[in-house]
Amino acid sequence: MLNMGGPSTVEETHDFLKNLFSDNDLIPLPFQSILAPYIARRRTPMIEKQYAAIGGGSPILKYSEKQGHGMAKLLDELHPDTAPHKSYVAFRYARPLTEQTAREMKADGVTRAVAFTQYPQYSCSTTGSSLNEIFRRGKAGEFGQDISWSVIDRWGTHPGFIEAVAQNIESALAKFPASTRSETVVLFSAHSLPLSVVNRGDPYVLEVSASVSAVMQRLGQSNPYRLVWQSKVGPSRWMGPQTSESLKGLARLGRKQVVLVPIAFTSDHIETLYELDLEYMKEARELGIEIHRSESLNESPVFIRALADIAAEHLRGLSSGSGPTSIQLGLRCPGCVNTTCGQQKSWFARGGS
Ligand SMILES: C=CC1=C(C)c2cc3[nH]c(cc4nc(cc5[nH]c(cc1n2)c(C)c5CCC(=O)O)C(CCC(=O)O)=C4C)c(C)c3C=C
Ligand code: FES
Ligand SMILES: [Fe+2]
Repeated sequence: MLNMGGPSTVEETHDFLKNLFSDNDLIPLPFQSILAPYIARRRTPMIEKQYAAIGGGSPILKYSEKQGHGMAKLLDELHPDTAPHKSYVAFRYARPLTEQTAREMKADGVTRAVAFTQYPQYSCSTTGSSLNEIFRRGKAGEFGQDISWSVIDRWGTHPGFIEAVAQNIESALAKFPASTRSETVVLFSAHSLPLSVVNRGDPYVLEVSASVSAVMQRLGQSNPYRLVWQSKVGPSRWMGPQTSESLKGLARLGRKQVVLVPIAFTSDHIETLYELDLEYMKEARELGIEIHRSESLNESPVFIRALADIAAEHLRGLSSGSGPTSIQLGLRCPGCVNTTCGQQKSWFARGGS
């Protein structure tokens, strides 16, 4: 179960940020080994406050473990040929880091592994970075010598995922009076990307858009909707419109009812619990908007079943002759100059050898 992770306690915030700013696949910085600790140290107090405000840490590890255990149990029934299944969490920037998970998998004598991204939509800055990390450590033998790999790299339009999101939107819409419910704007909000990444040909914007279209189709086009982008960091230009500006714009246009939907992350994190709930929703209410957020997928049984279905479909595909990765994973971004991406894709296409 690959994801970025988050600090489980406020004290872990600094190390999380240091790991994040040190990731050349996410943020290529000049003199990264010097700049990353510097930026992390400067940013720590502000981000620590945000984690303190949401209950003293990120819940992502707790949810990832629950999702993983639930999925593995269902998978034993859905795909008994490869049972028993066991889930491991590998985070990119927080405990348990990929290196720790590698040690555990090696000690357990794992010989067959599926790298299952927990980002529904593919970006080279998220899933791509996690796969590059597994590739580097896998090539060095950290997972053991006899392990073979396959990859689930994206599932942003899987019907089970779409159903789980749609059900949570329906619950949020139900909080509005029936007489005006259909006028409520469904505002999908995803973490933004720097325009330099979008313009390199990163598939994320396309894939998040596809998720939004699929959810609205499942809802029978019941409401007007937009996709907007949140959480830009630093001075460069990022994909817009920004979520906070969009709420102000909707208020200006006289839209009084909004459901906010986190679409690119499956569990709660500071971006939902702090930025959306404590900042934007408060601002929106001050502008006279009635606003509710659809819940993150967290422990949704519909979602956990979807994860198991996605994994079972992947394993069935392999037994009927599909390769270890999707065809789409093989294509590098037209503007990619990161040689690790190419090596990683070839390595996984050979089953991790
Ligand atoms: C699918 C979602 C995400 C994409 C795409 C993404 C790209 C991206 N992020 C940064 C920089 C930062 N992100 C930070 C935190 C953070 N990012 C995501 C998700 C995506 N990022 C989440 C869910 C979180 C928060 C984790 C939590 O527990 O809440 C941060 C750290 C926080 C801060 O300092 O403000 C940075 C920095 C870049 C540069 C980028 C694309 C290139
Ligand atoms: S940046 Fe997308 S494949 Fe390298
Ligand atoms: Fe981010």
